[in-house]
Amino acid sequence: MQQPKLSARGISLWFGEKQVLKDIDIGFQDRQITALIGPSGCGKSTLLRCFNRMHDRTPGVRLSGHCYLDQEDIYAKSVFVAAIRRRIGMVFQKANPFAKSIYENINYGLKINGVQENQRHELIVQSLKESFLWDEVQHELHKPAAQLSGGQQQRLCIARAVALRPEVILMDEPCSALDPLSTAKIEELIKNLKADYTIVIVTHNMQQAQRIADNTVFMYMGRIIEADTTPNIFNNATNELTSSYVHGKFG
Ligand SMILES: Nc1ncnc2c1ncn2[C@@H]1O[C@H](COP(=O)(O)OP(=O)(O)OP(=O)(O)O)[C@@H](O)[C@H]1O
Repeated sequence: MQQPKLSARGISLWFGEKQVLKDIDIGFQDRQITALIGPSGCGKSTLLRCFNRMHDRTPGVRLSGHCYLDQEDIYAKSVFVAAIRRRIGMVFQKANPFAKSIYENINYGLKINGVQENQRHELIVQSLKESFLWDEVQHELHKPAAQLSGGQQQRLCIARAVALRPEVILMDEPCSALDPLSTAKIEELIKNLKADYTIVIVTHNMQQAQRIADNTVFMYMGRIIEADTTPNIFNNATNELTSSYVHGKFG
């Protein structure tokens, strides 16, 4: 098998005294979509956040083990957090556009990441197209992003991540606040993005995992119980807990 694009090796994490991740070993393949599933509180978001160092500033956090992007240790002393976040983008549960125009929402990230002014316009247009938003907003790019619908705001946040040309996109329940139609659009978009990016998505929606993910990882109480192709996890799980969870016997 190919070397994973992104991996965790022996990751354990504590919030104060409480251990939330327990010796996590997992690899995510390049240009594939992997869903992280498991009951509430099992550590999915915490794991996702390890990959772009979102816990760095949280008081009382202790982390052991390693995370790698290709062969590079994400937590090495020589690594700049901003550089890692440029290569590993993140989209959150609730769309969080800046209080700026649609255009500026994307322009701002490009600017602070040092992208030259003459390259920015092209990247903004392209990322809006890649995020299936261009057709809806091309004539109102200077409208406040807050005036977009929830689904459009989430696509804008994806455009903002994509504009920086990351290698990996982490998504933490990106559709949980959206209606079925907006969810369908985002799912279509995620499947499309797979051609260029490695995607890891936390979801509570079992149908969604089956619709979009190549691979699925089942977590329970801070551990990975099973990781396999999505059809195997849903139809042929080797672990009893996985099978019970995906068939809705507990949640
Ligand atoms: N900043 C924090 N400080 C202390 N405990 C935390 C913090 N963030 C998360 N936790 C705890 O870590 C555990 C794992 O939380 P996490 O959000 O990773 O779970 P999850 O599987 O993503 O849950 P959900 O599906 O409900 O979002 C929970 O018990 C949670 O209360």
